[in-house]
Amino acid sequence: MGPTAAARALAPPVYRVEGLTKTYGTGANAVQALRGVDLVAQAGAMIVLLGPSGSGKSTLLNILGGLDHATAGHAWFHDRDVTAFDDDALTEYRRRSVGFVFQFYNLVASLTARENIALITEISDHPMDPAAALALVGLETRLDHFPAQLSGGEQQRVAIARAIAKRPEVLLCDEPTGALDSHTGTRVLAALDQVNRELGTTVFVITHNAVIADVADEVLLFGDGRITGRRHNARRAAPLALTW
Ligand SMILES: Nc1ncnc2c1ncn2[C@@H]1O[C@H](COP(=O)(O)OP(=O)(O)OP(=O)(O)O)[C@@H](O)[C@H]1O
Repeated sequence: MGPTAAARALAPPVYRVEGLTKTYGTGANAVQALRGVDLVAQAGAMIVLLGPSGSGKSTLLNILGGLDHATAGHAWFHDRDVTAFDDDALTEYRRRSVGFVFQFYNLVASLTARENIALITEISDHPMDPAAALALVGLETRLDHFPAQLSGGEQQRVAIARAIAKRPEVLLCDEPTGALDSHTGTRVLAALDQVNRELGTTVFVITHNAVIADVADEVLLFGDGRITGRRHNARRAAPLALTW
């Protein structure tokens, strides 16, 4: 089981972000994607980012995940400033510490669910068994199915299993439900909820699916490159109960 809410509150933060700014382009073409973001993410928290298109949500996740560089400000992962990492440190950090889930699943069509995950676990230090990772997202009966034999929601759950099988400390999910209807999207969010509760992985998720707000520990509202509101769920809702 993951840490309780009380244990999480005492845990040191996994991220501390101060004055994070991102400007794309220069001069008349400059776009201010982030205008000074501050946040603290407790280890083991489920954090949801909500806000209109273009408000900076993806930019923040990309910088936290070491996929993009900040223009100014800091993002500490424990005591190390990700914004100061060189390319080698970024590669190492992404490989060891961060799992990514995107809108599109990017599974290898010629490999089964289990084999897609084994691709990652073969190059990890302390991986989960691919079958255990798939069981965690409710796909224990789909181990030997190919992506084309799985629904969109099932494929996304394979992508989640792949992302967590290397046991990353954080899981960054950019619109994982974007291509799915709301019922299927809710199942995908239930898989993320399960991962967060069982493994204690710190999860950030961008989604427009309404059920997420109750499942999260914290909801961050974005507007025009800033966090414009925060809601903390002191008593997080019970796990999303589902038959997969
Ligand atoms: N590589 C880039 N070059 C130039 N501008 C960019 C780039 N990436 C993002 N932007 C701009 O930065 C702003 C923030 O974009 P971002 O993708 O972070 O928003 P978002 O809140 O995730 O939006 P969405 O919900 O549509 O994905 C937008 O105005 C976007 O057009």
